Amino acid sequence: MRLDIISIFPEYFSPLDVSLIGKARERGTLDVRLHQLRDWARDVHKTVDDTPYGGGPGMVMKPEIWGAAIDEVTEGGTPRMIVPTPSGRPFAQGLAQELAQEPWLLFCCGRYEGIDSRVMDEYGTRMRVDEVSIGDYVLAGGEVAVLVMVEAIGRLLPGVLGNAHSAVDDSFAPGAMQNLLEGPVYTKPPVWRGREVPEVLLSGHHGKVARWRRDEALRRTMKNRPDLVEALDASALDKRDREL
Ligand SMILES: N#Cc1c(-c2ccc3cc[nH]c3c2)n[nH]c1N
Repeated sequence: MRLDIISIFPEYFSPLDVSLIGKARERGTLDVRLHQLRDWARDVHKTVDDTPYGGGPGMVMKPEIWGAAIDEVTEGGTPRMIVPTPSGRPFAQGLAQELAQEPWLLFCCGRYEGIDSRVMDEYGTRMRVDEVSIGDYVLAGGEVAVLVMVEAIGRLLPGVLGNAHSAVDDSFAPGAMQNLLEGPVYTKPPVWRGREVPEVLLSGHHGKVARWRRDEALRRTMKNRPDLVEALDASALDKRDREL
């Protein structure tokens, strides 16, 4: 997968040099290309923003600069364009899985009050453009959102997680635990500061362990995300689950 990221703060993406994503880049599974938007600004001050039409606070990112950058970065190809914005469609595991199937993604990181809307209109005639939000809070720009999305997408690519863990076990992956939050996890020592690991986990009884983990996942989901429990298909919950 090729990932192009256009930003006025490409330094934000140094975390993509390390850990899972960094190794995927070394192996060639991920081809991440960073671009400094100001390189396409023609004035001496490398200006990328201007005052908003209609008035109001802040500044808006200029369409000409974005157009010159996107034209050059996408020359000869048609990536799927992702624009982080607080007003976008929610980014969740399903969208991560969908985007992990794409051969080429272009992330456009806005700053200030955002990117002139004509940019998304223009490129929406040539490629799929998704305006996406990573949550109901306001950031100062799109870079952190792209870091979140790249990690969520990158870990789903073949070979990135390795054999020790599979995305199949993810909280929101299809299957018996779909849409349930992760339950509690434990490792050695069996007793720490007088606190014991739940006995079932030491039993070696895989069926009981699986049941306990599902019960705990359901309990945590009911406590922290009752909305997810309501969305669970009724048939997916047997009578005992309902009584938890
Ligand atoms: N995704 C996302 C965002 C943002 C965001 C994205 C881009 C810009 C550009 C200027 N300000 C921004 C905020 N805030 N909160 C989210 N969930």
